[in-house]
Amino acid sequence: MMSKLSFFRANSLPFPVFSRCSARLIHKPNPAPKTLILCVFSGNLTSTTVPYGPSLLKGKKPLPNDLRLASIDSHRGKFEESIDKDVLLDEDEFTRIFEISAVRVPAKDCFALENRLRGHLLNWPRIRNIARVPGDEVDEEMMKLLGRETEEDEGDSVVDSVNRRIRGKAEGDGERLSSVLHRDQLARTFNSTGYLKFRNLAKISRPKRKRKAEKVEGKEKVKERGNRRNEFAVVEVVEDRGGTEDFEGLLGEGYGSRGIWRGSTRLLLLDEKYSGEEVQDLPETIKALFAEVKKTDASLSFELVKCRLTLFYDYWPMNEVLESLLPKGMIVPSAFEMVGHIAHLNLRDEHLPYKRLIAKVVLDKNQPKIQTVVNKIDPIHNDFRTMQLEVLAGNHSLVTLVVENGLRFHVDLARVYWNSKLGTERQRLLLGFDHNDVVCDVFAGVGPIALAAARIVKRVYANDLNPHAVEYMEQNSVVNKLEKRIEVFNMDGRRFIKAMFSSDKGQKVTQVVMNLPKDAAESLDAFRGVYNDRQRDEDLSFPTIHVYGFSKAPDPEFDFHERIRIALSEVAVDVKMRKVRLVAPGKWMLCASFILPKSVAFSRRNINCV
Ligand SMILES: C[S@@+](CC[C@H](N)C(=O)[O-])C[C@H]1O[C@@H](n2cnc3c(N)ncnc32)[C@H](O)[C@@H]1O
Repeated sequence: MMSKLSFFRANSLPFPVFSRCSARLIHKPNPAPKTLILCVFSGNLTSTTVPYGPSLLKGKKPLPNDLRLASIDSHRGKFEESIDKDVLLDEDEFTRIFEISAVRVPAKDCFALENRLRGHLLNWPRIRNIARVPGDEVDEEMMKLLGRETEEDEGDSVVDSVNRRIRGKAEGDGERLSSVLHRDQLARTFNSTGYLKFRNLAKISRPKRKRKAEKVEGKEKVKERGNRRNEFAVVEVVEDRGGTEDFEGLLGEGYGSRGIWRGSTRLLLLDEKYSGEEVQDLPETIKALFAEVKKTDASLSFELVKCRLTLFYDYWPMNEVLESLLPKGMIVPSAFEMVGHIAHLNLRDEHLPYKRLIAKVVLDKNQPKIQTVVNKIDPIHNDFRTMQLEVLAGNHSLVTLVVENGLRFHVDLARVYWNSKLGTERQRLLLGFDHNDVVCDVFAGVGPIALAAARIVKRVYANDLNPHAVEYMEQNSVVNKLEKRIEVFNMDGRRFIKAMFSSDKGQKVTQVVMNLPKDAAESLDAFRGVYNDRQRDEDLSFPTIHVYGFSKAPDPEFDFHERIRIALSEVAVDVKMRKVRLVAPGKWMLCASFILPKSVAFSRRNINCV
């Protein structure tokens, strides 16, 4: 389960950093910043080529006192603190506003018109080109309540019915009520259910929710209450031709310029290139639409409107946010490995001053799948092949659950080895096993090969030197209901081989897996003389051995073959060699498979296991 994310190679924004204490503007990364507040300035980007589609480089940043944005409930996170509270990411710095045009159409026609205007509509990732107009919807139930009985009643007759119910009059029935009387009448006409249908009316009738405001470093932090809504974009109409005076605030935008409610409408967002255009400047298809509806009663619901599309931090992809945050010219971290809920970064030295910030963005952009972000501190050196990890963001638990090939593995990355990148190789290996096999996994870890084999073969003997790995392997065998097919051992690999083949168990073993690429080839000497105590004419097993290894040699296959021959003290070994993957530049992981030669098993050049 590996996620590889590819990004643009270098970012294009400068990186001003404010030290919290001094509030000085520094253009180079502070070597040991205690606290960083990171800001992105899109203003100084004039020389950059502006791409088509949404971009942080393109949209306008909202003004600091933009009241309109303040009223958008769902985006109030000003500063979110990372794990050690020493890096602050200002999400508002990533809010961008785009001016676009839209065709307002009756809700019932929007899908047909979406098809018709295809090619002229906004085509931005994750942005629907049909937007709802807040507050102008009346659902089916309400329609019934308002007396809509049949399909024929649709359209203007419904509008008339609503108007009659609201004010006792509809178009052409006589004078209209003043806005104050109208509102008063509304309040009396609708019961509490009715208020729900007219959200704006319900809003003014309800006391405002209080928001807790906190001061953080001179800026006001607005604490979010309850669950943050999962919105990353908001569309608002900024110019509604004809003006709707005070009715609009009361009844929502659906309450049209002629003072009558024009029914549910939707906005069909037009391609960014039509922003600010008049109807006569639009393509023929759109002009034809306006010309057609002009002659009909539905013309009231059709209009060209200017809209403001606001995209928030949550909208922008991880690479774009990181490109904006990291200094100009710095390579953006291009991949991470996922192990259960943990994202495992491999940061370069140049990234280290920004490690928490990078981790915070990785976490934000991959939640809820990712709950913890870690970085490998040192290359793997120890015997148990465990990694030195530093938790950079999210929760500190390194115990996670990985699902591989339908099996569930509990692993503690701090104590045991796990590598999701080997999943495909494990699959390939298992393809060579069948129900007659008995498998011996010498370096089994938490059991990804051993347990997967246990589903296929007769019996599995699995061993690891790491007591934690053995504990997890036992637990995993129970979790996967395979405990009856597997026997677990905790000893040194060489000893295990000797012990197995000197016992009756070893006589049935048909496959041996040795996946410890650093040392496995050298451990093959354990097979020398394993049958010295046996008679040559006995019914003995000569299993197929699959041994893994690394090689940096110019001819890696030859090099690995040589190491195997030396360990076995046998020249004539018929080995099938495979390159598994390139683990580092010039360093291959290989798998060699061969049948244990009789000459090796009966060799007099035995070794003494400690
Ligand atoms: C590369 S991991 C492979 C684990 C497992 N096969 C997998 O694919 O996840 C190697 C394992 O060998 C174990 N190991 C290291 N030295 C060992 C030894 N001398 N005897 C037995 N196991 C050993 C480590 O604890 C580790 O779990």
